Amino acid sequence: MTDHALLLVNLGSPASTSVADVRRYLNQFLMDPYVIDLPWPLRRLIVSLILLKRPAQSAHAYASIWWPEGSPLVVLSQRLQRAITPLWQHGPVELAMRYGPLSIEKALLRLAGQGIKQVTLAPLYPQFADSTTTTVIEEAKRVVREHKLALKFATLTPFYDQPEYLDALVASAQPHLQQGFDHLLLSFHGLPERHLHKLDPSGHCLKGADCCKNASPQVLANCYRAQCLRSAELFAERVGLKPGQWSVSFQSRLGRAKWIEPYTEARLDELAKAGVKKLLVMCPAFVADCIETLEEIGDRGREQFQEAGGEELVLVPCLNEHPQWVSALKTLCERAPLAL
Ligand SMILES: C=CC1=C(C)c2cc3[nH]c(cc4nc(cc5[nH]c(cc1n2)c(C)c5CCC(=O)O)C(CCC(=O)O)=C4C)c(C)c3C=C
Ligand SMILES: [Fe+2]
Ligand SMILES: [Fe+2]
Repeated sequence: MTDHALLLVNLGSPASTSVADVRRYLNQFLMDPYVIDLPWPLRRLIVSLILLKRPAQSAHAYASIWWPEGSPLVVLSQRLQRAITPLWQHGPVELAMRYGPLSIEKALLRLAGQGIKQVTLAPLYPQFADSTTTTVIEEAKRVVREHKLALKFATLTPFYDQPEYLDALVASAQPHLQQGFDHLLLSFHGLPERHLHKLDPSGHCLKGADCCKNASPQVLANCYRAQCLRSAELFAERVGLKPGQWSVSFQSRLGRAKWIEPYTEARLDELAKAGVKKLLVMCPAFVADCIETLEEIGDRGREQFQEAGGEELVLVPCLNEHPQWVSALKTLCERAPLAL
């Protein structure tokens, strides 16, 4: 059978590092109601305020990590697509981005035009959040509805606790773990606390220091923070780390709302002040290196850690195109349930 395509979807980047392209990208991204989940007039106002200064700052940050071939996130995702293509024997493998060029719409129309009957949609996010997984699924639904596409779908579910993902993470981190370190910080992308409360009708989330550790299966299914902690614990268990050798934090806070804690910025200071000299940082919410890992942690985070008294910050690369990740992703996608 060769009429069953795989569609990999990641977040996306601006078309270039120009301030105008970064503004266009940020506007599309932040106006997504799953990202800034406020009523349209308030969202429009807040995004317009963010767009006064942020495009120039972000353009500068993007320029510092941009590769000759383009955005690291996009280039690494294209390499992943190339590596998985020979393993996916059911049909073509396409790549789309939720924001910026390479839209989900163009990819699905291309596949439908080639006579594809079934698509496995793979949002490339290990942990579930409305601002990542849900928005990809909703965008695919919109395209199918508006273009009346006759496609059957399977959808990759969040794989934060799947052995294939965790084993690939261990294999990719092992060379760095073997070099020795004082502490391992697992820094996940943050989320406004509001996003967790919205998906938690039981009122369990953020009610105490251990709420995510004691989450019931129903809460865990929707709680991004609990899924991050679970990924981190399972990873630490696999590599035999003892409590105190590792911790979790959340990065990339934007705006004034309260985001989930502890914040990575605060942890970098605390760890340096506690005498950690060599710090390893992994970012397991991202499967490909991007501005959030390369610039926020690899440049600004390193500088901050050293200014606070630390000596060395080693940024462990994301899974990128690691062969074990490529084959893990193929297995996870083949197991994806029929659903959109
Ligand atoms: C309200 C704002 C944001 C939410 C919520 C959010 C959630 C979220 N994002 C990722 C993954 C990525 N985010 C990236 C960049 C990025 N994220 C935000 C804001 C929110 N993210 C902004 C404004 C930006 C752009 C960069 C900047 O100006 O700081 C990226 C990298 C993109 C790249 O081109 O390299 C990724 C990947 C997750 C996983 C997540 C929720 C859990
Ligand atoms: Fe983000
Ligand atoms: Fe929780």
